[in-house]
Formats: sequence, C-alpha cells, structure tokens
Amino acid sequence: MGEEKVLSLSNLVMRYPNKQVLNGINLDVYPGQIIGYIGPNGAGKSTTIKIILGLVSGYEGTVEIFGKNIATGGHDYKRRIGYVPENADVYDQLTAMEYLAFVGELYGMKREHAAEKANQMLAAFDLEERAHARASSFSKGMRQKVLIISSLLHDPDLIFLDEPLSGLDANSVMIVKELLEKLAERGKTIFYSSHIMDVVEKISNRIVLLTDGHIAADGTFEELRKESKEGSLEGIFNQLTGFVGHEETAISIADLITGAAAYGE
Ligand SMILES: Nc1ncnc2c1ncn2[C@@H]1O[C@H](COP(=O)(O)OP(=O)(O)OP(=O)(O)O)[C@@H](O)[C@H]1O
Repeated sequence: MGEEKVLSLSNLVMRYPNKQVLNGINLDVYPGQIIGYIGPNGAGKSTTIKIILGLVSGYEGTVEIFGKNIATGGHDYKRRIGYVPENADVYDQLTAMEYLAFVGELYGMKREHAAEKANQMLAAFDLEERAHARASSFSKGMRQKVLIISSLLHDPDLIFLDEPLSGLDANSVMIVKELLEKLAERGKTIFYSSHIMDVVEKISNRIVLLTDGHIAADGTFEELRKESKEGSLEGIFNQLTGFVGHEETAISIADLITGAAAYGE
C-alpha cells in the first residue's frame, strides 16, 4: 500500500515485573481502517493502546504515529487522537457541557467553539435537555455518550475505543456503529477493542487477534473465515485461542455453586 501509515508498531515488547505481556507485535495501520482489536482477557489489548497513547512506558520496540516515533517526536500527535478508555468516568461534579468544553480545551480547541460543538453533539445524541445537569445524575449509557462525544469533539484522525458500546441502548448502538463507518469513509482511522464478537464482525474492515502476546490473526473477517473454516468470529476466536469445552466449564462452575461436586449429588 502506498498510502501513509497512520500507526506502525515494530517489534513491540512489554514486560511487567512478573509477566511478559507483549511478545513482539508488528502492525501497520492505514487511513480508513476500522481495526477490531480482540483477544482473551489479559491478552494485552489495553496495554498496547496505553503504550500507543504514551500512558505506559518501559516498552521495547518502536511506535510511530503519523510517521513519527512517539519516543522522540514530541506530544503534538496527541491532539490528533481521540480515546474512549474502558473504565473512564466523567467528572461527577461537572455538567456535561462543562466537561466537554474542558476536554475540548485540553485538545486545543477554543472554549466557545468546543461548547457550541458539544451542544450540537449532545442534541444529536438526544441529551440536549441534560446538557447542564451534573454527570452524577446521569445513567451509565448517558455517561458513555458523553465520553464518546468527548473523544470525537476535536475531530481526531485516529480514534481508540475500548468497549465503546458498553451501556448504550439499541438505538444508540446503531447510531455509533454507523457513525464509525461514516468517519472511516472520511479517512479517519479507528482502533476498536471489544469482546462482543458479532459487533466486531460487523463493524471492522480488519480484525487483529492478540493471544499470548502475539498477533495470531490479521485480516478481514472473510479472510479469517476462509483460513479457519469457522462460520462466525466467535468460532474463529475460540479456535485461535485454543478454547474448547465452554459447556464443561459452565457445568463445573454450576456444580461448585450448587454443591453437586462436593456432595457428589
Ligand atoms: N500495571 C501493571 N502491572 C502489572 N501487570 C499488569 C499491569 N497492567 C496490566 N498488567 C497485566 O498485563 C496483562 C495484560 O493486561 P491488559 O489490561 O493489557 O489486557 P487486556 O487484553 O486489555 O484484557 P481485558 O480483555 O481483560 O481488558 C494482564 O496479565 C495484566 O494483569
């Protein structure tokens, strides 16, 4: 591909004191891609994203964003990035508008511009009436919408989303799924981490599966399907992560709960 890479990871290795999490990740990402970054719990997905965002240090290898090494290239690239973390929370004491104007300013927007755009986006997400209410009074889904807006307000080119649909109702899920596609069509790049396989299957135009610290699969859903001969992404995931016997596991847990194992009933 002749296009400029948005993100490039070369031989990325990360060790925590008692665990090697990333074992040499190589990944080149191009404009317009919607990458579904998947893998079992603890595989290292969040660690990868945090390294890319400059939130975790001590890695080996190279991370280039918009053609610049993040270790030596300054922090300007962060203004072109949007991020919805998995366990984020809006500041409870701020109203949705205050929070969004604040985040917009952090990304270098003028406060009035951030506030005006935030107002329009809150209305688009059906939250106009709650714009001046404190976040502490918001439901989980309302908070998630505010977080999504906060990650997109400054019109980033590279967007990281960790379980972005968490807590959203069915209508909002449809809007966000469609929105991601529209943004990708406009050249934005989306890096999307989720455990909901049917959503990843539908949204992503490229799926990257991380297991045991390395990339076990990388391609479109169709490519992965041809290679694995499984019909669904869930099946491919189970095959590539070596998972068998969900029923046996469920039975043994149910036995523990009801005491059947201990009492041989
Ligand atoms: N600060 C830390 N110190 C030590 N170990 C850590 C630290 N952060 C993460 N780990 C370990 O690194 C591994 C990868 O964690 P990470 O959060 O990247 O996984 P993940 O793929 O995002 O998992 P999940 O799907 O559960 O969100 C886990 O074994 C975790 O315990």
